[in-house]
Amino acid sequence: MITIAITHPIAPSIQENSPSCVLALGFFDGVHLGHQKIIRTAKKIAKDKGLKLAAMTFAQHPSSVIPKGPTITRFITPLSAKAKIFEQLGVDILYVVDFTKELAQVPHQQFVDQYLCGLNSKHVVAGFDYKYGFKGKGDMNQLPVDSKGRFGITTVSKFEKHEQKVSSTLLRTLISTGRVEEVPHYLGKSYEMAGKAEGKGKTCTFSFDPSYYMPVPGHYEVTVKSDLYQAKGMCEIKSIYSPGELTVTLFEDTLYQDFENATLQWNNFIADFEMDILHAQGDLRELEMSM
Ligand SMILES: Cc1cc2nc3c(=O)[nH]c(=O)nc-3n(C[C@H](O)[C@H](O)[C@H](O)COP(=O)(O)O)c2cc1C
Ligand SMILES: Nc1ncnc2c1ncn2[C@@H]1O[C@H](COP(=O)(O)OP(=O)(O)OP(=O)(O)O)[C@@H](O)[C@H]1O
Repeated sequence: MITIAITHPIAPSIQENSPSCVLALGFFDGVHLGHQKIIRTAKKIAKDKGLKLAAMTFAQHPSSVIPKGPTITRFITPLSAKAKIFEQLGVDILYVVDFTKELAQVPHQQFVDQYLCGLNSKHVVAGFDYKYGFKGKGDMNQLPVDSKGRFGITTVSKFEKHEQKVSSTLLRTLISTGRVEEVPHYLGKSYEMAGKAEGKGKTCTFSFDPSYYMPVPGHYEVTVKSDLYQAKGMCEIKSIYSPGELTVTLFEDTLYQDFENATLQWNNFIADFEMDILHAQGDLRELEMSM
């Protein structure tokens, strides 16, 4: 997969060198099951038409420029993690557009002309609620008008689970309320952070991109993973922590070396770690007494 960074106004050299493609549109934070439906739909169309599969995302979340609702500066999948998942899903070209104030003011027709047609899209795939153009005036009803027949359009219907739209917002809510064990229902896997695992024995220091979305402070059962290693442990998120660094206390295993490419997987919130430990120790004491 090649990644092409674009800042408005888009350079003619990028447009001239863009291969014909099927283009999937969105921000795609998390690349959750709804996002995967977009990418898989676009991939099948690209295969049927013999075209490249491209995805367009933004380097910054639109909320950082558009003054409405909360500003999103932490991510379920920071760009490098998002790109890795796109590559695994078979995306050939990833367009990463700077979402600047200038871009936000581009009218919907101009965005279609310069970015969708400009990047040689022969077919565009987006979900039912995708919006584009100044004031979000462009939507999936407007796109056929703005396309002027220059490319095909597929609108993907809402993917729901438990009667609610699978969304990055829903996932952020689950993570920020400690309900990490529910994440796999909507993400398709546990919430994970890519980073580095260092340490010896039972204590592991995990360092990661501080733009990852942090779970609510508390104790969590986590798994430290690398190609050749996997161990469960407890990770406490304090209310004040050094960004991009967490300590994991391994349960049974020990860390015998550093792992440059490791993953911290969030399994579940330990409601009351102290009580759980006392219970566990209490059980052990009872067991010893009975022996
Ligand atoms: C080129 C471009 C310009 C945009 N300008 C705006 C804008 O001015 N105001 C706005 O609310 N959304 C704008 N959007 C849409 C945002 O990307 C985003 O989809 C919208 O804010 C709705 O966010 P939501 O999906 O979280 O509801 C623009 C999108 C693009 C691609
Ligand atoms: N559950 C879903 N079903 C179908 N399409 C979806 C779903 N969620 C997102 N999409 C589509 O995926 C693309 C990426 O959208 P976006 O990045 O805004 O995801 P989102 O989950 O809606 O994010 P947020 O919750 O932050 O608004 C868009 O085309 C959007 O319409």
